[in-house]
Amino acid sequence: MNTVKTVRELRAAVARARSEGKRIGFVPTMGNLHSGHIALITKATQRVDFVVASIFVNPLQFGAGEDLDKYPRTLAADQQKLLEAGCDLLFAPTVEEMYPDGMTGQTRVSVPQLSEGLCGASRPGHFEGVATVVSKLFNMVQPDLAIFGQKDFQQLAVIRALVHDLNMPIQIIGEPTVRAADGLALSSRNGFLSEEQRAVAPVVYRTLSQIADAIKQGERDFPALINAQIKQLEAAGMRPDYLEIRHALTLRPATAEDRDLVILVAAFLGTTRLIDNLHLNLDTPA
Ligand SMILES: Nc1ncnc2c1ncn2[C@@H]1O[C@H](COP(=O)(O)OP(=O)(O)OP(=O)(O)O)[C@@H](O)[C@H]1O
Ligand SMILES: CC(C)(CO)[C@@H](O)C(=O)[O-]
Ligand code: BAL
Repeated sequence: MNTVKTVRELRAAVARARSEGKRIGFVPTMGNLHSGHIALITKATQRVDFVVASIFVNPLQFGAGEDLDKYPRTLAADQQKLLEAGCDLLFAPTVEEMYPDGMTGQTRVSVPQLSEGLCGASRPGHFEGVATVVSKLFNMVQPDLAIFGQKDFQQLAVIRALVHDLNMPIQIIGEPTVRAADGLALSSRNGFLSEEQRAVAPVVYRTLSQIADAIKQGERDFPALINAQIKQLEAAGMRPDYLEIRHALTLRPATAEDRDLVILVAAFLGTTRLIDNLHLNLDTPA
């Protein structure tokens, strides 16, 4: 597996693969890779002939006071994992390579409606930063398909919308969330948790599962359900940012009549913000 750091080298390597008739798949990441990321690479190797991954901690999607500076950077270990997973090319640019003229005057891509609320409400500008960098990366790599995790459910919806609205000929694939045995969604930010916090963290997925079970059993008083579960998160020592039931396709607040639902949560454990979600389609047999 080759690692390239410039757009020029990236384009040359992808052009070589294209000239050999290969289909290109792309997995963008921020690095510090775990089994959730590797599942996306494995999926890509099954679908295309040439897999490109990127590692770039994108300053444009971090707000003031967020964890940009302390976000884990583990390039050597990541390269080894990508190699073992069958990745063909890693693009690991610097901030200067991605934003040579700085970020202030950078053209932005914004996806209205889907970017509002949930993580968009607590992280203003976050999805504009994500949509902008993903658009730039898509233009650099020009893949046939790109793979994202369903763990970042709102992000996946935003990216599907931007590809549709900007007529990008890229198939977007969403892959299921990879979890630890106790249910905690794998995330690079789990590494920030102390041993005691790590023991508490599975309450996030338990909360989602209990809400889903109650809905499956016919509960439709969503506000009451949410309020009870927020109390449970708080009792466990978490500080909930949001816990909501939304329509899975539009992300508008769910009504009692909706059948395709997603329960989404973001909650702080100390200073670490964890997100998770559970997709519940009442018309699909369990
Ligand atoms: N547990 C997981 N299962 C499946 N996909 C995942 C998982 N965690 C992250 N991904 C996906 O990997 C891609 C890169 O995500 P990212 O590098 O931000 O990892 P992360 O572990 O989610 O980090 P963070 O701590 O920032 O949430 C995204 O498409 C994301 O949805
Ligand atoms: C898609 C992404 C790589 C854009 O920086 C990031 O938001 C992530 O890792 O989910
Ligand atoms: N996985 C989402 C990237 C972020 O939290 O900035």
